[in-house]
Amino acid sequence: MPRIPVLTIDGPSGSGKGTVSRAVAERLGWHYLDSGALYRAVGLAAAWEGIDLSDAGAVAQCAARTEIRFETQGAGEPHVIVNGKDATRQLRMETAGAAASAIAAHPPVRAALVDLQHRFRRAPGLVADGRDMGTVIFPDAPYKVFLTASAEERAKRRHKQLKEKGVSVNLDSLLHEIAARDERDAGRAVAPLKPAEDAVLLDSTGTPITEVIERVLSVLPEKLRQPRQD
Ligand SMILES: Nc1ncnc2c1ncn2[C@@H]1O[C@H](COP(=O)(O)OP(=O)(O)OP(=O)(O)O)[C@@H](O)[C@H]1O
Ligand SMILES: Nc1ccn([C@H]2C[C@H](O)[C@@H](COP(=O)(O)O)O2)c(=O)n1
Repeated sequence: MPRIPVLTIDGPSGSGKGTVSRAVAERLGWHYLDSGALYRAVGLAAAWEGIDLSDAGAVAQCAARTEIRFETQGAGEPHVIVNGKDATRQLRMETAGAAASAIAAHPPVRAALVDLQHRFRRAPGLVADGRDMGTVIFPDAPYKVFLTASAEERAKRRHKQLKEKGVSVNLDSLLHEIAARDERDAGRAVAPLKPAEDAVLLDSTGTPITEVIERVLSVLPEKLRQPRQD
């Protein structure tokens, strides 16, 4: 029996994975996995419990007992409910991204999240965004994209995004944080950020989101791109 199709979109922070993946999933009528939100949620839950984020075993146990739910509430990003609390806003902060990046380097934490990620693979298909979707979690995915953009452009995008949410941050410090996160995510021993050998590489620097979405859709065969009739 043919396996449920998966489109993986990996790439560094701010490359547009989330925005593009959500739009593509909506166009196709497929499910969507924001794997970064899982790592962010575990980092937050561990911090709530006062766990030392460098303690791999304690964070992995926390990952196993943390309940994470995605809730669609109208248009826009789905809300992320962590142990019953709506943590959406907190999870989007750069501090949550840095904590997620730190705990994501622990092999037992990654192992604790594998089954949960596999369970998102449901008919008619899945768009999965993260760092290791095409290399480790869904290596058999038939469609893979690695989305990048220059660090400067990603920092500007994040700056604009946070400003729109009423969060004031310094552009230089954002650029610093993004570069540090890139280095940690790409430099770790387990499931580092890197393109799968069979991924299509897309650089979105200077390219409008609408065009990036079309380029990603063009990786799929024509028959899958047809709007669903049901
Ligand atoms: N091609 C683009 N041109 C301009 N802005 C973009 C583009 N792609 C994404 N953005 C904007 O950049 C910001 C970050 O995008 P997004 O959250 O999708 O990135 P991400 O790769 O998922 O980041 P993270 O890994 O940190 O979750 C958003 O405000 C989004 O609207
Ligand atoms: N598949 C994944 C997804 C995320 N991470 C880690 C590394 C990131 O810096 C952090 C936050 O992810 P984001 O929400 O920015 O996509 O989580 C990972 O290691 N593997």
